[in-house]
Amino acid sequence: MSEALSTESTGPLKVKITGMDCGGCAMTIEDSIRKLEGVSSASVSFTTETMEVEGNIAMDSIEARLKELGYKINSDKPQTYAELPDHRGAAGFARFLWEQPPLRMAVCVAIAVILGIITLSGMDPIRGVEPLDAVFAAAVIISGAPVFLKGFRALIFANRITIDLLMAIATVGALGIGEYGEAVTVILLFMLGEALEAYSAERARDSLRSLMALQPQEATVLQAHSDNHSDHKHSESCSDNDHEHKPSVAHTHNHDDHSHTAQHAHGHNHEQGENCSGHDHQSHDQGDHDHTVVMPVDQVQIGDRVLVRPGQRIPVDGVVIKGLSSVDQAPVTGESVPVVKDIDDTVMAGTVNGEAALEIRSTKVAAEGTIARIAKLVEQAQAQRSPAERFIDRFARWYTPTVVALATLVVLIPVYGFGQPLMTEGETTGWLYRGLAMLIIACPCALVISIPVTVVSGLTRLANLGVLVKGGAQLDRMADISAIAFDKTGTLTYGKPRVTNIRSLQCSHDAANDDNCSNCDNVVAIAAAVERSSEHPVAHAIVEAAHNRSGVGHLAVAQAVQAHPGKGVSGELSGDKKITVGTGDLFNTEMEGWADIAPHAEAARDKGETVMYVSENNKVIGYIGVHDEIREITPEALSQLSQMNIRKVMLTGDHLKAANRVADSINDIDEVHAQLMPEDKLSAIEKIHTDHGAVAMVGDGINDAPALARADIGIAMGGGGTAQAMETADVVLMQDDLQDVSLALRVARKSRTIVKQNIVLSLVLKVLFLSLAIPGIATLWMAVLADVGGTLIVTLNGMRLLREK
Ligand SMILES: Nc1ncnc2c1ncn2[C@@H]1O[C@H](COP(=O)(O)OP(=O)(O)OP(=O)(O)O)[C@@H](O)[C@H]1O
Ligand SMILES: [Zn+2]
Repeated sequence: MSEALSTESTGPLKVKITGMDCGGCAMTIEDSIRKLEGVSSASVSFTTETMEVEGNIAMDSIEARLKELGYKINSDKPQTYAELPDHRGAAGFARFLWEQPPLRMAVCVAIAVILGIITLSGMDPIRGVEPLDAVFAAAVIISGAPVFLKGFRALIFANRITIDLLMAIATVGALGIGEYGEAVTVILLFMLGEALEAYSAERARDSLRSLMALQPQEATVLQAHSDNHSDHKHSESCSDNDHEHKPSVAHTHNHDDHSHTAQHAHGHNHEQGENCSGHDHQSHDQGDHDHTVVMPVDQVQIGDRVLVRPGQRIPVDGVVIKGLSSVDQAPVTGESVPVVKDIDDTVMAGTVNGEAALEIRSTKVAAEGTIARIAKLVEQAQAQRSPAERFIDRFARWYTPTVVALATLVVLIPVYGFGQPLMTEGETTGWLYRGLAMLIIACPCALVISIPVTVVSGLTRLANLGVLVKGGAQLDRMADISAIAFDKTGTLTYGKPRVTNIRSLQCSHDAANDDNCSNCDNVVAIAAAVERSSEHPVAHAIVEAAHNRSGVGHLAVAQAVQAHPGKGVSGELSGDKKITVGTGDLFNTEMEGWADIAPHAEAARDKGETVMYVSENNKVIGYIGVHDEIREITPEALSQLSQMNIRKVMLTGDHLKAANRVADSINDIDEVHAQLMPEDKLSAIEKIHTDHGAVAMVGDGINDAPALARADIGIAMGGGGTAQAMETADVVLMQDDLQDVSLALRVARKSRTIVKQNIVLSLVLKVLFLSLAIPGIATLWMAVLADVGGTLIVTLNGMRLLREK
């Protein structure tokens, strides 16, 4: 098929599947969907219950195949995330069992069986049938029916011998050879094991749901009456001027001669059945008249003004335009201390407003807001399989048929080759029985679940703590990290430099920071004129300093501004003055004024300032020194990494002196690379990689994006969750807390250890029971207990990560 013909194929189809209860189901679906015509790849995630299908295929055929296999497409809107079933603890597990019809049935059957044992044991056979055996057989049929059905469906429609089928054969076989009690035990324990697996996946999904539940469903939007309201005589009576408008209610609010409908972009209507009078115009700023309209959050547009009352959850990402209040960001970023939000500060949807009302201007529609992005990232992360996981999946695909073949041989060879008994005779266990036991041992459940349950628990826990990891592969790679490169500005430091020193060449005073020097005022004013067009943090500092100098009046705006990345900026002022601001690299030491200013600049640098020279028409006229404070947490965070034997490297575009100064006061930096251009940072990363092995890079995404991408693990300081940093990095630190770097590494290492433990444990159990089954020592119920027990231990072991601190 030529590429050109497949015009219908678009991006991968995403499907939500319900009805899976173990990792094996995911594999069956995957294999079977892959066999459909036109499908080029299919990947099913058991934990997220999602499937991605690529190729030229209609949704209908996928749905039909899923139905044949006994699964359903879940078309519920994600909105249902809002209702939160609590699945924590033993009670949560019980509730979970009760929610699924097959499991509920199994629970009932189990109770019936226990009652049966109590009441019927020792009863005489009725017409040759032990009453208890009859109960057992019925129990197997009733509770096992869904399992048997699933097994046969997979055999027919996916040509796969699944665990369900093996269990069906083993239990029916056990019934056949008269082992009724064992048959019941096997099927009920097996279902318990499956329930455990499904439960652990459900727990992982809960974390996603609780994230989505942070997203408020409604927002209170403020809408101004566009025409001059002062003209209106409000004759109606109204308790306050917040009219709560419900979108669905008919428009009953009529002002004298004009209809308001036209002004309401969202087609809502005033719900003013009551009488409104005396709109309290005094309480409005400049007499503007706002209506509050409660609307579904997905109808809030960018630029809308949203009112957030005290204690309310902020509905959309935005910028504060009115009010001052502290906001609790813990639900979204894990940051425990509330943050004060003032005008122009950004706020995130899902965070909780504190003591005062805030008016915000929406900057993102809900579907693209922080929460939606985080949820998407977490879901994608959970759905992704790590290489180790893929390996285990492949292993399981091979392991099960092999053991089944072995089981067949174990029955056939001794019986037909050596005249051994098929059925149990006295002390000798029949070979059929041994074969059936092996079928149960062929179940790879514990093995298949051992990695995902661990990885997903790790990812989930980290996400709760404000560390977003893009997937299992990244989590795994993080365990290998032996060196970490830190960007200086904005990572080790706050990235909010302040001007601490201004000096003009013609300056007579010798103390820096003299506010009353007109020559110095002039230097900073000229510099600010060019820096106004720059986005660099240093530029902001210079512009702010200019505004703060009493002698600087209105700032000019330079023309033809040109950025020199990693060096500075230049531009033209009033047509004939060429202005340059930046590091020494932009200047030539022969330049007029250089020799005079250089010693002063050097002295400033020795104090740890970052020095930028200012020149006008090829004449150095002064310099500006800025200082960027080291984050309070930096030393502690780095010493944690030292304890983990991690090499710490600083990368910066700043001057070596300033860099060393910072490194000295942090103490734990092993290596400093300064005066780097963005592309130098990339080669520095490569060098660290060759010298010291796997390297992570921590940066803010500003002028270090290539390095972040090149590092084995790119860790972005997410801050308010900037889209760009979130996309390029492997890990996003939602709360800019450097201690989260060591947290992430710790969880990664621990998860690696647990994965190893789990794999070893499940393999050892299998080998052990295989070697006990062949000589006829292991019974059916022991075999299934080993499998379920293994699944339980492996699951609990993995879920330990959910409590990691
Ligand atoms: N717009 C600018 N105006 C003045 N100087 C600038 C400007 N941009 C960069 N510089 C100078 O170039 C140096 C290097 O800049 P760069 O952006 O590469 O790194 P940095 O700000 O020091 O941060 P990092 O530590 O992240 O590398 C800065 O320290 C500053 O002195
Ligand atoms: Zn001065």
